[in-house]
Amino acid sequence: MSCSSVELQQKCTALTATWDGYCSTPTFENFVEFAVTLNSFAEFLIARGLSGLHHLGRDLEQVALALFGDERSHPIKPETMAELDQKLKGLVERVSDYIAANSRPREERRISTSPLAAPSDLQPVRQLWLVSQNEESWRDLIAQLGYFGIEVDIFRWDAVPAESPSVPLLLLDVAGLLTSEWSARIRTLRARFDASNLLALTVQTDFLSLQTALAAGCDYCFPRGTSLPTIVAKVLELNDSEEQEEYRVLVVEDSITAIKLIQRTLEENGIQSSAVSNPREVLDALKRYNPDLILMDMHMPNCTGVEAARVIRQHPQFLSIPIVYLSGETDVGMQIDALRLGGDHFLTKPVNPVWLNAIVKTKIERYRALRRSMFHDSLTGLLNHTSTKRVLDQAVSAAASDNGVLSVAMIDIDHFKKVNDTYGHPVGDQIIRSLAWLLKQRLRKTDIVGRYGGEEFLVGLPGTAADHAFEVLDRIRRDFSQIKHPFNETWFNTTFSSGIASFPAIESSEGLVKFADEALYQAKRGGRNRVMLPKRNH
Ligand SMILES: Nc1nc2c(ncn2[C@@H]2O[C@H](COP(=O)(O)OP(=O)(O)OP(=O)(O)O)[C@@H](O)[C@H]2O)c(=O)[nH]1
Repeated sequence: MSCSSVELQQKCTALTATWDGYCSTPTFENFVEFAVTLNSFAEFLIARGLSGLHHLGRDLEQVALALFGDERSHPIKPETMAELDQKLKGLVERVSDYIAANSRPREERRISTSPLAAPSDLQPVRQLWLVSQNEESWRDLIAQLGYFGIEVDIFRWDAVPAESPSVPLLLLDVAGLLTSEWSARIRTLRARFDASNLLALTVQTDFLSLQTALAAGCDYCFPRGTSLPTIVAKVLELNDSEEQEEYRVLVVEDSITAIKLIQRTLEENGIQSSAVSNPREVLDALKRYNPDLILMDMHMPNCTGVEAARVIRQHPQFLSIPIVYLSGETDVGMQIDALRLGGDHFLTKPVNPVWLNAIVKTKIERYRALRRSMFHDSLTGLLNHTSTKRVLDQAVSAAASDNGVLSVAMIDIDHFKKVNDTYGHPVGDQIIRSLAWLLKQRLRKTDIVGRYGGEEFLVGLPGTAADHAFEVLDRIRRDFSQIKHPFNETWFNTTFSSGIASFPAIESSEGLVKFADEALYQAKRGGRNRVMLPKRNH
């Protein structure tokens, strides 16, 4: 993940400005302003992957939230103010150090590269550091990551470079070190690597060791004995830096002042919003704006929030969209009724902005997860069969309207029944996952990658002619055949076969799938572990 220094500096300046505002006029309103900006800053840090800075920001946020109170709690005591000021200065200083360290050219910040890594020439290589006293014991992990296009630089604990280039991920093997030793070293690295995920390896499995590693600043721990595929899976997951679409909220509220206040809070937290003041316009607004959540005033002229929610729930496409009510109402019986009639949460006005942000975000995350599970395959996270077909249809239409090209590849793992029979179904699942990761790692964000059936995948490559598609798929095939899948104390390899068909030689998405499937069976008949590009398809 990347973060522009300008954006980071702006956010940090905004934070200090709201704190200065509170220090000069210590009212409750000014404290709310500061807390909202701080909350938004902490979320910005985590969204940009600035894990180390986020640890500091979150600490400060916890202190500030505990002091929230109400009008009577402000001004806070001078000594508490001094303590908060100190923490804020510490954070600002770290942000400045980070900006200074990252304003140098990227090349200058790179240190060294391990000869063990196997970089891919198909996409930009990603990098991580492994810090260990025993490089040899990680040979297999390094090789596996290499097949997925991830380069590993290895250092002994006493030889970690003094310079801090932007490494997104550090794997820290604590084996052979005393707890006091590794926890101190991790703490030092945490202070240096603000934008990196720190993952501890070979931590003892007891509560205290895990707690110590997390408290020292690790984002994740792999207890001793964690299997290689589990570590690879986590690293790949953290590397998958898919940009999230901004959250979208529809505000249904008759008071223009309330709308302005709510929209301002949402905007400060990076949430887009649109508002309607007449509840009778809500259905049109839902279709036009397609929000992730509705914030619904309870009392509006001509229609209550509950009535509007009931109308919305009559439409199947809006059955699961979260509805959060806003009301001055504190009557618990009434709130429960409102929830029963199609609402998800109740916020009492005046709404605490930090609370509003937290509720909105958690509800949207759940809603998005639900929608993801409808369109994606649960084993691999790839598009499921139905979504793959839909997205391929759209890609073929786009290619037709642009006079473009597009290639489709069907991929099927070879002798998969035998793999399941020999090593067991869970190992078979792991192989399906490895191929899914490899495809995701090696292909562009604009390519289509779907799980089409059990051990069958569909890949769509917009703007790619058949010959180029063949080169891409054949490279992936060779690399997949090199991956060592662990089983007990040994390893085994698997292969896949693939067939390609291309647009415009074949004009419909059904035709492309059919011809790619035929080519796939030619590849199987021809001996497997090959990609077929029949002449008549391009
Ligand atoms: N582990 C696992 N196995 C699956 C999954 N889906 C399908 N399979 C298995 O995949 C195997 C597919 O076998 P076949 O279609 O006979 O083909 P094959 O053994 O791969 O042989 P060729 O395709 O001819 O190389 C079957 O045994 C299925 O049970 C899954 O999600 N997980």
